[in-house]
Amino acid sequence: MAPRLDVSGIWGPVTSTLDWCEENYVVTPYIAEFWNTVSNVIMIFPPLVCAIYYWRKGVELRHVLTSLSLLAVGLGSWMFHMTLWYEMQLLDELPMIYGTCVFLYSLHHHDKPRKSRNLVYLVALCFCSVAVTVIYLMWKNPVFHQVCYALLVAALVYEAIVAFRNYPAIQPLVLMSVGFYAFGFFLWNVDNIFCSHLRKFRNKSHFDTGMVFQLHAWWHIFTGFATYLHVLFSCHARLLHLRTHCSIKRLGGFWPYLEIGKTP
Ligand SMILES: CCCCCCCC/C=C\CCCCCCCC(=O)N[C@@H](CO)[C@H](O)/C=C/CCCCCCCCCCCCC
Ligand SMILES: [Ca+2]
Ligand SMILES: [Zn+2]
Repeated sequence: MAPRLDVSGIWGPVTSTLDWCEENYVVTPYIAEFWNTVSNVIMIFPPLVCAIYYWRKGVELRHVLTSLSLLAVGLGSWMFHMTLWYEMQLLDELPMIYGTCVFLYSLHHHDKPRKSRNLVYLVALCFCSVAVTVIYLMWKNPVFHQVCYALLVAALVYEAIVAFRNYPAIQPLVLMSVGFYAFGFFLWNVDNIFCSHLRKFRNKSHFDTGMVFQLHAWWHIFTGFATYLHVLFSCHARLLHLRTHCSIKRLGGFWPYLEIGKTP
């Protein structure tokens, strides 16, 4: 089989500061990184359905916003991998920072009285979001974004541990979420470090390996699912605190969701 190298497509030259290991425009001229693009569905449909469900059930706005934050990352990431434009890269990476701030605020508040606000925490998170945005717009170094994001995720894992100590019922989802996230991060590193080997292997293969060895796409799947679980357990902890009847159910015995009773 002829080596499948990057080719050009309808979105023109790559202007992003990152170009992932997946070969560009080899599946279709309309999508730069095909598998990295379509794998974003996990960050689009489940949070969309979840946001509508939370809204209809009348849960606090911040939980609807956690769902919508994941949806925003999914849409931005779709646009970025489809075009490999710098502007779309920002649409992918900046919502990761904002979304994690929304998650932090929401989880930090799981045991606070209804309608209470922590203005200091809110201002600190807004300041953090604005500071990262301004610095990243001036200093276009992706490692800066990655370090800031990793620090926010570490803070979120800490908040999750505090929450499951208060409400042990959410422990299984917290552990699953952290486990899936860590495995996704492992694949993200393998994809970056061993890219040339993965490309050689995919090109030498006698059959079309499809998405199987597109590890950035698998990073989307694992972290997208881990973040969806986060959206569930964050709301679950809050509803347990508010003594609203709710429990984790599995659609078709597989897909987890939070079944919410009547809000008191
Ligand atoms: C309890 C754990 C739950 C964690 C939830 C984290 C909240 C995340 C907020 C938004 C969802 C993001 C989902 C991932 C989207 C990925 C999109 C993407 O691929 N973006 C790239 C561009 O395509 C971007 O450049 C990628 C940056 C990746 C940076 C990785 C940095 C390190 C992350 C550190 C993870 C620590 C692992 C610790 C284990 C829990
Ligand atoms: Ca690529
Ligand atoms: Zn990506």
